[in-house]
Amino acid sequence: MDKFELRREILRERSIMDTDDRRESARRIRETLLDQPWVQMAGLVACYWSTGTEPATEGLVFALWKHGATVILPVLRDDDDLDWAVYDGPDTLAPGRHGIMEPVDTRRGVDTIRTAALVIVPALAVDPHSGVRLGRGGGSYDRALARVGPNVPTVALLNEGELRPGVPAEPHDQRVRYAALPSGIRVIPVKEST
Ligand SMILES: Nc1nc2c(c(=O)[nH]1)N(C=O)[C@@H](CNc1ccc(C(=O)N[C@@H](CCC(=O)O)C(=O)O)cc1)CN2
Ligand SMILES: Nc1ncnc2c1ncn2[C@@H]1O[C@H](COP(=O)(O)OP(=O)(O)OP(=O)(O)O)[C@@H](O)[C@H]1O
Repeated sequence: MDKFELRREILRERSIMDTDDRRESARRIRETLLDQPWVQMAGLVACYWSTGTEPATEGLVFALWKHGATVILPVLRDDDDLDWAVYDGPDTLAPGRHGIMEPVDTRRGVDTIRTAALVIVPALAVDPHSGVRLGRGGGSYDRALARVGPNVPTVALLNEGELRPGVPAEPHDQRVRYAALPSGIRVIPVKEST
């Protein structure tokens, strides 16, 4: 299955998920993450504001912020690269491209993600063996994750069943080190560069 087909399949599966199941899945993903000491200890967290049928991140962003972390959220640039701005509460967001809510705060630049202690990313699927992530197809996170150091935890948020072998990989694809699922955290085995 190529990237295009897999994207379409997962978007379809997400679209037919029952509202209660979707809410429960997002709640368990959030609890899973917030239970991790390395999440609780991160002072600067790069996260994202969920859209459409993605597992909801509003509660996660709010909890991290309440807990005292500085949370930065992506601002999608015209070239599909990601700028970053600080989340400062629910009233400080406004819709950007694709209708995704973005902080109205000053843009801090594409390199701001380099300073994050934890990077939480959206994905449609992740390969459990390689950590290769399937995104929306803009290559935004391929560029953003390339700026993140090898020791910084990178986590994709997935519904059950979206961690699946056979995600097509291209040379530019960046990997994640963890997947957060409703059933718990999965660690992706570390691989030397291929
Ligand atoms: N929540 C979230 N924020 C994100 C991403 C993401 O995947 N999820 N991105 C990851 O790179 C970047 C935005 N890239 C995107 C690229 C395409 C579409 C898109 O095709 N949207 C559909 C329908 C929206 C929906 O899901 O309902 C569209 O516009 O038709 C969305 C985001 C940065 N911010
Ligand atoms: N460093 C880069 N600079 C410019 N374009 C890039 C870069 N990395 C990837 N791309 C381009 O982005 C396009 C989409 O890549 P891909 O399908 O892997 O996106 P994705 O990871 O699924 O999407 P996203 O990260 O936005 O969720 C490709 O055509 C690729 O050429």
